[in-house]
Amino acid sequence: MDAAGLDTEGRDFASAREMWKEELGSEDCGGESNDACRAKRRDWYQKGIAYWQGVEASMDGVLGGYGHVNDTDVKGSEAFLKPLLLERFGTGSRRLAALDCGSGIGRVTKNLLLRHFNEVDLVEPVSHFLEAAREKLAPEDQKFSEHRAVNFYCVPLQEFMPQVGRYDVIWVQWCIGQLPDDDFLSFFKQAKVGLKPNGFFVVKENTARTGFVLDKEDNSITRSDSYFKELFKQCGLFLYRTKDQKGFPEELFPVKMYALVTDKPKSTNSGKGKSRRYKPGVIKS
Ligand SMILES: C[S@@+](CC[C@H](N)C(=O)[O-])C[C@H]1O[C@@H](n2cnc3c(N)ncnc32)[C@H](O)[C@@H]1O
Repeated sequence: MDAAGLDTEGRDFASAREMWKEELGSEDCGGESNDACRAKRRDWYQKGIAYWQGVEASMDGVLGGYGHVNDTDVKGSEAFLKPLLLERFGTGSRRLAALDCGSGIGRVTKNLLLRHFNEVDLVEPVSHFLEAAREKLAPEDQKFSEHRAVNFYCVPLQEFMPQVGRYDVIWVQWCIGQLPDDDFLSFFKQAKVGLKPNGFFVVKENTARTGFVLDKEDNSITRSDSYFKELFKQCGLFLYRTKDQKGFPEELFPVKMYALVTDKPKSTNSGKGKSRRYKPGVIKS
C-alpha cells in the first residue's frame, strides 16, 4: 500500500495514502469527523453510481463491451470453485447458499452460482441492474425450484449487513474496487458474520502490476496483488487458495481469484502466480 500508483488521466501518486488523502480528505478524517470529509466520500460513491446508472443492463454493459468473455470467465470461476466446495463442504446433502456482491444484472448468479447453490441472494446498488436480474432470475414458476435466487438487495456494499450465518460462499467479483480501503475493511469484517462454519469468500478482480490504478471515470481502484493481500490480512482473512484467470484478451488487466477463510488454514496452496505485464483494463472495477 506504500507502492506508487497512477490514475487514468496520467497522474502519478507516491502512495495509495496520498491518493486517498486527495480523494477522500485529510488523514484526520478517520471516522468521518467533519462535513468536508463526509461530502468527499459521498461524491466518491455518487460518481461511481452515476457511471453505472448510465450503463445498459446487458452483459456487454456490465462487462464494459466485453460480454464475449462471459463464457471464459464462468469456466475459470467454476474450475476454481468446484474443488473448494468439495474440500470445504464434502459430498453430503448440505443445502448451500451464496451471496453475489455487486451482482449487476445477475450474470454470475445465473451462469455460475445457481448451478452450485440452492439459494442465492444478490446485492447491487443500481436499481435497473437489479430489476433486470430479478426479471431473469426470479420468475413465478421458479418459486419452488431447488436452485433459486431469493433476495434482491438494492444496497451498496459499504452499507450492506448480511444475515448472520446465512452463506456458504460470498462471491465478490468486479465490484470491490468501488470501495476505498477503509470501507473495504469494514465490509469484509462485517460480512464475515454472514458466513456459515467452513464458509468462505471468493474475490475475483482485476489486478494492477504494481501499486494501483485509479479510474477517474467511475471512481474505482484497481489494486495490485500485494495491495489486496495486505488488505485481506488487515481484515483478518486468510488466503486459502488463489488462481489466475486464463484466456482473457491481452488488453485487459490480469484477473485473479482469491478464496479467503476466517480461520488460519492448516496448509495453504497459495498457487503463486507469475508476474504479469501491465496493460490498462477495460472491464471496470
Ligand atoms: C463490472 S460490473 C460487474 C457486475 C457483476 N459482478 C459481474 O461480474 O457481472 C460492476 C458492478 O458493481 C456495481 N457497484 C458499483 N458501486 C458499487 C458499490 N458501492 N457496492 C456494490 N456494487 C457496486 C455496479 O453497479 C456494477 O453492477
